[in-house]
Amino acid sequence: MLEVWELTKYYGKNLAVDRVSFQVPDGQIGILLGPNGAGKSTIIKSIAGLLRYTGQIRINGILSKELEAKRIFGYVPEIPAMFDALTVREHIEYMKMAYSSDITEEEVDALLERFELQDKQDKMGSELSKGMMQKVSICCALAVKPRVILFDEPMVGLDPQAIKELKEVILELKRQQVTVLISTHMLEMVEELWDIMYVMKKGKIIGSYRKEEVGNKDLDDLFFEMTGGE
Ligand SMILES: Nc1ncnc2c1ncn2[C@@H]1O[C@H](COP(=O)(O)OP(=O)(O)OP(=O)(O)O)[C@@H](O)[C@H]1O
Repeated sequence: MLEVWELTKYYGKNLAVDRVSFQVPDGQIGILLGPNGAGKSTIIKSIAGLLRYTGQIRINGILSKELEAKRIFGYVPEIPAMFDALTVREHIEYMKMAYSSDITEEEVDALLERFELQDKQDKMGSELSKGMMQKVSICCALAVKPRVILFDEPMVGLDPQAIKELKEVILELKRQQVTVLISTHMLEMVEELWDIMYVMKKGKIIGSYRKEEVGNKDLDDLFFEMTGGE
């Protein structure tokens, strides 16, 4: 379970996130949907512990700033950050050690295979394309076997095969009762994935939908109704 309560973030005098509260229940896929600049990344980075903010964030009931909470959550940033001098495989080994993850060598092989990185595993971080970095970053977050995982605009920069694989991975995580939060401005990327959707505009959540309530209604129509077409 991911719980965000009254999250507020200013950058200097600019109010980027304004008293935002929401929850993603265990084993559900939550979406933060909104246009550029709505505040999605700021929320994700706050949950990931990268920003100072006011409000409270809990991961499976534990305050997100606690080490115990950090141990059980994974984060895929919008812009991947690589170590220039580590190979692809070493990035994953590094995460395994840092989080004392019980991921096996066979599971690492399977992850690399899924994201077509098997033959790139000895390449250095500095030699990777942006899409490859994004895939390594996804593998690193999965390698910690998180109970809650955050994806910031995860499909941007990925090729169609990797997008398909990532969607499958996300549905598998859900089946394993992992809680997932995805930020995106592209409704079509998350259509088959979501359970609960929070629509953002100018630093606020302006509405939410639950999959079971929406039924067969067209998502685009609902979204444009709520945002006034922005
Ligand atoms: N490091 C920063 N310093 C100052 N202002 C920032 C910073 N990062 C974001 N902002 C501002 O905070 C607001 C929210 O930005 P944020 O990146 O959270 O939006 P977003 O919904 O993730 O957008 P996008 O879809 O473009 O990634 C914007 O007004 C942005 O200009």
